[in-house]
Amino acid sequence: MEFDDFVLTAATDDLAAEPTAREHADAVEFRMDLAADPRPALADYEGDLPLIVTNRPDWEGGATADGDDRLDALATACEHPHVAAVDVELRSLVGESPGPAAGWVADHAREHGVTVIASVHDFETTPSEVDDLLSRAATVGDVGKLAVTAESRADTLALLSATHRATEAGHRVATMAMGDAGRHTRAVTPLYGSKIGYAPVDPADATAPGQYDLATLAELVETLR
Ligand SMILES: O=C1C[C@@](O)(C(=O)O)C[C@@H](O)[C@@H]1O
Repeated sequence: MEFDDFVLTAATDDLAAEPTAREHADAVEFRMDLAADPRPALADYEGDLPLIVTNRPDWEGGATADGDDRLDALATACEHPHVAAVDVELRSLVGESPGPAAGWVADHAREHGVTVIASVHDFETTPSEVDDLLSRAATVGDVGKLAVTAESRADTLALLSATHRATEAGHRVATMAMGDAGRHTRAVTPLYGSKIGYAPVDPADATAPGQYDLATLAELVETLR
């Protein structure tokens, strides 16, 4: 999966949601860290939509402990024929995380033709170094993803500007601001170059603060396009 065009992604911990997601989504993000039993669920997956696999550690806002098991599960997932992309935290990829380094997961993914999304999340603020974070993520990954928390219009503008600058510089990026103040960026960042948007099929199953449900985000993005 190249992410040359915007990919609307249904984020879920339950692959049984895929048939419902098909109406609007281009891909499904399988949040392995939130799923009860992710390995058999993935092994049985036979849906139409390509998968992005994510196994987010607790130190980056996810639900799993970091360790070799987390990375092994992610690497093994990359061997599944429907898996088109893998999300790995930038800090793991560059060996700056509290857990084991994950560069080998990216190598393994690419050997299987799987795109690497290097991700950065800030659940509290919009850091001042958004440009630097985004270009580092987009250099280490095939796609660089930055999810920040916006508290003001200034924060959302900083994210939009960084998205625009990174895209103009030739980087492939995905950006969004979490939380209420940043919500509208989910519909707007695609206009500035963001290549992935995440939304739950059912708003009750949101995987991050401030997400629109899938049908709403699909309509907003389509309307603004
Ligand atoms: O990194 C992201 C972006 C996200 O945090 C969001 O804000 O929509 C949702 C996550 O499921 C996904 O892995």
